Amino acid sequence: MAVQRTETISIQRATEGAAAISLRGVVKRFGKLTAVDGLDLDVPNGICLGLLGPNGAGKSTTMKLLTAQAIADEGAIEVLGFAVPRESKRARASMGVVPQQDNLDEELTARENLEVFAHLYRVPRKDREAAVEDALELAHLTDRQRTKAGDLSGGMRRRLLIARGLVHRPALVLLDEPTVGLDPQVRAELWGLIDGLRSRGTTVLMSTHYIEEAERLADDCALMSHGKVAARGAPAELIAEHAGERVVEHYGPPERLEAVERLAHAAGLPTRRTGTSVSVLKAETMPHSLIDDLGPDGVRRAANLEDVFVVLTGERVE
Ligand SMILES: Nc1ncnc2c1ncn2[C@@H]1O[C@H](COP(=O)(O)OP(=O)(O)OP(=O)(O)O)[C@@H](O)[C@H]1O
Repeated sequence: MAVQRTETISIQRATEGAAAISLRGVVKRFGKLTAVDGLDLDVPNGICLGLLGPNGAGKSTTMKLLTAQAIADEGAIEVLGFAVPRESKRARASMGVVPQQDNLDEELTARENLEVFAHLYRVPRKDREAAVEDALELAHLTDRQRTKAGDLSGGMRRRLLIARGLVHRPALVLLDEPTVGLDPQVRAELWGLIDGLRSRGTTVLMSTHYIEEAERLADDCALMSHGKVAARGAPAELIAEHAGERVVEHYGPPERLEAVERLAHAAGLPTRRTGTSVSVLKAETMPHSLIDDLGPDGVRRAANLEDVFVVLTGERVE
């Protein structure tokens, strides 16, 4: 891996102090629909940034703009110091892309899938075997390296997909909804793998619509709604600023929910609605008079990023 490492280091040096990814005023339209709408986003080197938003918020389109699979109508994009799309070939050489759709070659073994990509990414021949071994190990697939991709379980395939994006030891990895549709146990396994990338110093941009995934993995989150970033910060900071520490949920018929909202707003506290409940946020700051007025039937829980998202955008993430 000597040559590969040197390349990676020189690229990191070229961007030292700068952001691994920078988008300024980026717009992408599909006919009349504006999927990305004046997006400004910086991803500093070495962090995991969670791009959190509901289906249709523009997360996948943003990922595609970074790899030049889609071309922006307006704005400026830089990836690892390279202007995209003009220098996208050079940017792509140092980035790993893990797509939402599984596009492994079913007829090839796990190992062969990685070998093909090591070749495509121009890992020097003498380093290729070590690169493949390393990726297999990272994805805990060494034991299954001779199994055809088509015969692997869903979780193993997803791990292989991630390993394939890492085989050239990229400085930056784009993960588009890495655990979508997987069961909780497999999801937790993948979280371990993604966490491992961070500790290697790899910059990660991960889109997700799972609140827990963003809270667990992301150093920083960008909450995306209608093609823009509605808020940006560390999950704990965003929660503290917009939702406080605790939330009290009140259930009841519509008139009861309206009364709870009226009383909370009069006391200056934000609320969020679900079908059958109203959550009063920043509950730790509730005056005693409001606690008395609302009554004892509220259910207490910790505030989370979903609360923040709803307060800021009026939408739900999951
Ligand atoms: N190739 C395309 N042609 C037309 N419309 C598109 C195309 N790609 C995306 N869109 C539309 O752009 C909007 C943003 O889609 P995008 O896939 O970026 O959202 P997302 O946040 O990634 O959601 P998801 O998790 O469902 O992928 C959606 O309304 C989508 O239908």
